Amino acid sequence: MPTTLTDVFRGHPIHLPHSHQPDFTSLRELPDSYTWTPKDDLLFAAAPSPPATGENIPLIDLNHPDAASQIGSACRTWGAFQIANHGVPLELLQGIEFLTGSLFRLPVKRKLKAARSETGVSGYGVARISSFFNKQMWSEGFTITGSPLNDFRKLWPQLHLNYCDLVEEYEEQMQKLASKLMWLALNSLGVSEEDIKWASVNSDLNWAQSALQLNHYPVCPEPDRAMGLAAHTDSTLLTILYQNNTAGLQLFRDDLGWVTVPPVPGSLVVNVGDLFHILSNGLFKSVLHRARVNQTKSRLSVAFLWGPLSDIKISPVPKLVSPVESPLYQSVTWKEYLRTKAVHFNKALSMIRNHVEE
Ligand SMILES: C=C1C[C@]23C[C@@]1(O)CC[C@H]2[C@@]12CCC[C@@](C)(C(=O)O1)[C@H]2[C@@H]3C(=O)O
Ligand SMILES: O=C(O)CCC(=O)C(=O)O
Ligand SMILES: [Fe+2]
Repeated sequence: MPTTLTDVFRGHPIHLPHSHQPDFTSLRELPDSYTWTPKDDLLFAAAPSPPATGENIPLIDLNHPDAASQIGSACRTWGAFQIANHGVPLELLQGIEFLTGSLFRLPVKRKLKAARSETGVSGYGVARISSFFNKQMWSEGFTITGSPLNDFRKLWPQLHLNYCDLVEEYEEQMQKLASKLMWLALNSLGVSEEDIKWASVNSDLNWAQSALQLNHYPVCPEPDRAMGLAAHTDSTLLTILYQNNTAGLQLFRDDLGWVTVPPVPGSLVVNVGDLFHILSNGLFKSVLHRARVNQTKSRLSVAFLWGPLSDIKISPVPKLVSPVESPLYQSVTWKEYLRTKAVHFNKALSMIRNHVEE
């Protein structure tokens, strides 16, 4: 039987201090354990991009006849873009935002009833990447893989069925959109369905799987010294992020520093993950990103993390490999890659990189 994301960390427990999750609303000062300096994260204080550069992540209209080449170009230069006219109903986006807000407004004691276990993927807790840092992040999260029924029943004894339907509908819409975006990006490189057999469009997407990550960044007394979610890349093919109307997401560009992604109501942020970087033989950039917090408005985000079934081998598309452009990466399944990432974190990509003899 093919393994799913639920099994990924079974043999690989990650020790996370969920039970120390504070009641953020009660903290008037930033505790020491939440105070970040460049020692805790080399890029913590890297220069923010000056607004005067005018360089901004592209906002792409999916109805534009040139959308494929705009997406391809954004994947190469930014590893990310925003999309408008994506076809996901506004009520569904509002619905998922409402669900996320209601979840995080529950008392800590209730949320901990659905706490993520050390060997599990789903449930409430601190960010999985917390184990790589000495300092705590100013956020809380809830991860959904498979059916959220059991967890939702513990959180909302009355309303859980409605919320399960909402998540199912959201995942269905995101899955269709993610596949459309992947093919638009690949088409821009001249790659078509014949080139990637496992990812056929006409397969009801039965080769793909996903996780939904709900994030909450509470109002913070000293935002400049705190970190919402530390710099990381996603392990996915693509991630589609809904953010509420509060800024906080930042992308790193070597030439610009940290660039804030402004919230555009109704639009979605898309970012290239490590597996798409591998598939494109390094042409698409797996973008380093993080979330900052602020003093006046709490922030919510919902990340749809999308990739292939755990046992599908991902390797650079042969068409993008030539005697000059040899395959940059070894082939890897999502499951193998998540395990490599669970050990080596931001060095995972370099661990599977082929070293070409000069
Ligand atoms: C499918 C997954 C991707 C993810 C690990 C996970 O098993 C479920 C949560 C995902 C997430 C969300 C926040 C950032 C991230 C790096 C993390 O720690 O958990 C990603 C993981 C990833 O993309 O590698
Ligand atoms: O909250 C955000 O803007 C970023 C979230 C994120 O990067 C993630 O969940 O992987
Ligand atoms: Fe992310």
